[in-house]
Amino acid sequence: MIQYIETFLLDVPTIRPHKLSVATMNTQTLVLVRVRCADGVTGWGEATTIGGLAYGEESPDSIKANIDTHIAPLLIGMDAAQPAKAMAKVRKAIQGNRFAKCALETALLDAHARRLGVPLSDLLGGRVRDTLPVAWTLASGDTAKDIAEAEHMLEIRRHRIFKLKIGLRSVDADVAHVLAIKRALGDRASVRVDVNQAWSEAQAVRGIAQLEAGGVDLVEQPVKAHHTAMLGRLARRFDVAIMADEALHGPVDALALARADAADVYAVKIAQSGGLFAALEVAAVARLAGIGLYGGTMLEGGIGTAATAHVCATFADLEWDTELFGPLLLTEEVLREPLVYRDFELQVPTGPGLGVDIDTDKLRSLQRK
Ligand SMILES: O=C(O)C[C@H]1C=CC(=O)O1
Ligand SMILES: [Mn+2]
Repeated sequence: MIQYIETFLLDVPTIRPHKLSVATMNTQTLVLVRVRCADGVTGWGEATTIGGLAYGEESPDSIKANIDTHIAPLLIGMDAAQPAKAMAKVRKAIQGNRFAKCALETALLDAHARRLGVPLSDLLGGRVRDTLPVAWTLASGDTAKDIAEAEHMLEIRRHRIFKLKIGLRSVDADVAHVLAIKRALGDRASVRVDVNQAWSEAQAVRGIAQLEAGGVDLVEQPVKAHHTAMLGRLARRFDVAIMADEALHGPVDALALARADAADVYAVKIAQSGGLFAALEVAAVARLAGIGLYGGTMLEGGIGTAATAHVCATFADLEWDTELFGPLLLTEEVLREPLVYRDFELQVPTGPGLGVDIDTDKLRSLQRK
């Protein structure tokens, strides 16, 4: 039986300012959920988002309040061994709130997989891979610093895929920044950009043409999330892969974007999708429509990152790899044993449930008072 549900906000400084077109992050607020069951089993989930309300319509504070006040009470007393039934009740009673739903579903699945003594990926059909290539985001805002950071990542064999955050400066300044980095790294790395919706169509046409000619491999969400037809025009106009990120809020969007032939690649994010099974549905639509897959992040800590890793481990084709580096952007580790990044890949945890444990002393020390 589901006995207690607790939520925690943890303010964790980042290792350096992380500059996106919508926000500069100096701190990340982790939103964690703990579900305790009457049989003594505990499960964890995460509902971390980016930039307060700058990136999405759920803030850390609203997620916490909505779980505490409206969603947790629906679940108390339900059978903890039936996560799908519990989540069906939540989905019937609660509109929206994808991040909160994802965190609760993750915690219920973590607990149930622990109860069964299997990795969470087994509850999703089982894994086809045990490691995932991981991109790093260069977002210091400074070209020389970004090149030095990329060289360091190549040297220590942690990342050889780099995503650059652009859209804050003029198109020409951004393109010059990206192409200087691409020239410095050459064929040793894949260089991709994320515009986070900042460009108009005219700016996108001008920017993408130059990025494509300069050897950039992928352009993520160049225009506003709701401009589906515009995204499709760009995807058809250019050879370089165009990825949908903010345009994708779950399976219904995945289907609409596929019908509109609007993107070459989908960033699959568990929280943006509204849960782990919803993320699998996004991936299923992509597979059926011939759209490539990429494992995305909301810069979660170890819980959300591990959960996404379990999902991505079930994908037979993961053509565009992942960006599951969230914990590495933070100055403090909240897991007892950190996730293992080795030879450019994340090792998908193999223990029961998510295969990671929260360090409760760390949790208390970082918890917002
Ligand atoms: O993809 C996003 O828009 C959000 C996030 C993912 C990596 C990163 O640096 O920011
Ligand atoms: Mn993005």
